[in-house]
Amino acid sequence: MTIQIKICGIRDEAAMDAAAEAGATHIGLVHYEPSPRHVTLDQAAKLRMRAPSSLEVVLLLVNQQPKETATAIDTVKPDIVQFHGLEAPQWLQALRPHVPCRLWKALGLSSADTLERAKAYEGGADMLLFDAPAKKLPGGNGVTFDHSLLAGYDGAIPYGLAGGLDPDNVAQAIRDTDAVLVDTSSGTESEPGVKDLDKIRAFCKAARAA
Ligand SMILES: O=C(O)c1ccccc1N[C@@H]1O[C@H](COP(=O)(O)O)[C@@H](O)[C@H]1O
Repeated sequence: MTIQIKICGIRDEAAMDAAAEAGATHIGLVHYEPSPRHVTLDQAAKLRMRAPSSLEVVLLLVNQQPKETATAIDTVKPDIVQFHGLEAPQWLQALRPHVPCRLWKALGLSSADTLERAKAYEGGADMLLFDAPAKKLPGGNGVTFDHSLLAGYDGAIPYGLAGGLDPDNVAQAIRDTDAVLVDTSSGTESEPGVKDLDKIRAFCKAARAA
């Protein structure tokens, strides 16, 4: 299986193009004001329009109300929305028939309980994204978690892996898990919110070679 690669926290075209050229399959646009990677809906829409056709565009939202979610999707027209807050399974199930994009749900993983809770997203989420538990931000903290917990996942929804992945640890993470996608934000930056194009290239190279 070819691993899918998401570079999250993209804020400009240079980083987006570097990701595409390096073989990333997805870019993430974070619409969440407390994040150093926040982009407005207009900025996100412009990047979306200019995205190379090889990239799927993921819009990241955190605990948005239904009206704001609908406005965000209408404005940006992402391929996928990644919900990275406390969004309930019922919320995704109710939304899914009404939106022209796929839905992902991120879950902070610290115990086997979360793996059971994840199953409730069947019918709502097209993919789960297992991340380290929330800290200051709900995600994007550059923190890894115990990947061996994922051996206990027997749900039907495919999962991606996030949390502290970088060019040095991504290959091992791919080998250790059944993730279909790896996702990085902090691990491809020179400082919070500033992408490092060489790290993007190194991350994609390491993930593709794993
Ligand atoms: O990147 C952010 O700023 C962010 C803010 C709020 C929620 C999620 C966020 N990012 C996502 O978090 C994970 C892990 O990021 P990191 O590699 O550990 O920095 C990833 O899915 C990002 O898409």
